[in-house]
Amino acid sequence: MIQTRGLTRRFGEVTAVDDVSFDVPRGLLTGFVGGNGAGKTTTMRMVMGLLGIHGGEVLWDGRAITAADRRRFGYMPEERGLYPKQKIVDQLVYLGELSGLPAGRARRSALSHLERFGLADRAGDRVEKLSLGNQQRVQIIAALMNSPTALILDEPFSGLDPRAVDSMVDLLREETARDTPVLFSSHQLDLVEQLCDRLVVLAAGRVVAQGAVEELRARGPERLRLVTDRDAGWVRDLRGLHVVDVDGPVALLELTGGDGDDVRRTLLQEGLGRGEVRELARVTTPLAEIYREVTA
Ligand SMILES: Nc1ncnc2c1ncn2[C@@H]1O[C@H](COP(=O)(O)OP(=O)(O)OP(=O)(O)O)[C@@H](O)[C@H]1O
Repeated sequence: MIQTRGLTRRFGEVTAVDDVSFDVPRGLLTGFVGGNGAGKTTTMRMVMGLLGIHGGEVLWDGRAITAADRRRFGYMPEERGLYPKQKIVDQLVYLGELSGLPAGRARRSALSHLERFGLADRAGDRVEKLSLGNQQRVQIIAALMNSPTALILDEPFSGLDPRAVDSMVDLLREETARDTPVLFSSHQLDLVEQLCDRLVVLAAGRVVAQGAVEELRARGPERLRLVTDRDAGWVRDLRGLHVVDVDGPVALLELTGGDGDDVRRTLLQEGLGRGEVRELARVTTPLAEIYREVTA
């Protein structure tokens, strides 16, 4: 498990990362979300030892992390650092060797990953001949070359087409199934929602929420969807409810307090008193909504 404890980093007057503590457990996909400038990249760079730490520490399996531990990590930086003029396979072999693989194994690993990402026939091309999305795939392969013990991926999905997103998703799932801790940042909340076991939300350099997605959902109010056969505007007059939206016969509501059973019963009775109730069901709060609440 990777843990950060009180991680802090300043740039001049700005505290970009402020007392940040979170866990990236083994075998789980941890999503790292936050607006532009929230401090995700800075945090990841400190985890990887690429940026000096001004306060706090990074732990690996409960002890202070070492350079040797970090060499076994797979890291995909935000700035994609490939050499445009070099052949793709040579570049991957070089990066594999840098992370400690013998040349032969590095080549085999590069070729099998290129195959998997549909780039086997491009192995001999120069990087600059690839589209940006395909360069991104090569960058991902570079992070996976030496069977990493942990993965730290900065925006791995940006620029990928839907097929490449699927390959990436499969791959991350395989890595977590092998007990690898995976931390990845993303602005694509829909994807994070589908994928993540856990979430760390950063705002202005601080952790504002973390935990299992379900756990974060459970902290918010319960949401109900009511579908009737006529205009549902009358729900605005009921107590114990916040009306998120009414669109003709469909209302989206939040329980705001009191006895939830009572409120649901009243809602149903009031609805039936006016006509037909076609649906009254609990609905899941979208992650985007939770995100807005915790970062507000
Ligand atoms: N090398 C640097 N020098 C000065 N300020 C920096 C430097 N790197 C980051 N910052 C500042 O630190 C803050 C956090 O930036 P960071 O890149 O970590 O955020 P982020 O969450 O990764 O943002 P994004 O989602 O836009 O990539 C920002 O205010 C940024 O301007």
